[in-house]
Amino acid sequence: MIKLAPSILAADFARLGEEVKEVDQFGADYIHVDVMDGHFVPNITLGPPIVEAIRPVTNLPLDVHLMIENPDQYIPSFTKAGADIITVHQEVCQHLHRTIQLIKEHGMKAGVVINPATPAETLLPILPDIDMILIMTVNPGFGGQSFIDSTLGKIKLVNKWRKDFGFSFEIEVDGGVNSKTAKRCVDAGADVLVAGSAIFAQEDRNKAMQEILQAVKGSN
Ligand SMILES: O=C(CO)[C@@H](O)[C@H](O)COP(=O)(O)O
Ligand SMILES: [Fe+2]
Repeated sequence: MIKLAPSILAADFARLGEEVKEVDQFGADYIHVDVMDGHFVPNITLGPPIVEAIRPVTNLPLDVHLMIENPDQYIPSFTKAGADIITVHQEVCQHLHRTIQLIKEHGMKAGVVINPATPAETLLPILPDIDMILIMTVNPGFGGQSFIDSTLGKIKLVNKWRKDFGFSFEIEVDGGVNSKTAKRCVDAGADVLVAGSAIFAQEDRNKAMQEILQAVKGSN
């Protein structure tokens, strides 16, 4: 089953609770939360207080994508706020295995994210320890960017490793995912689709979500 993870970065922050409730009701599987620090990426977004604010609004897993330096420092705050899944960027973790263990010790699922220019091979040593791989299909930092085609090869590669080595981590894709690009991601092996503007920038969120799910129906 393909999962859909609406990214609240594109939501109307003035009515965030309503936005989350709506996508939950329309069949979202995760709520994707983009945390940016203005250092690792050239943008600043939100932090643990927002996670805490949306926690009572939905029972869906909160999928927190940390685009920050020193993620270890903030793991306790995010678990306390109610996060369920934490993904950290390979590019900022000097001790990736330690960071993954820290996330798990705090009772959350742990995933690793790679930027479009980061080779998938950097993930090989950590594959047995992770619950999710997030392949960025745009450069992180902003919503509404265009899908980068060359990332499809990495989705195929990690999907091949998952099959060959018998791992069960999820493969999530993030950036420029819409009803057209979603099918290409799923055909390559993705099973969790993050979508921000393709859902929240549309008048009818339900229609937008069903269009993405319809486009991937029968794939994979
Ligand atoms: O992590 C990020 C951006 O860095 C994403 O989660 C965006 O929020 C996706 O937005 P769209 O490309 O779907 O508009
Ligand atoms: Fe994200």
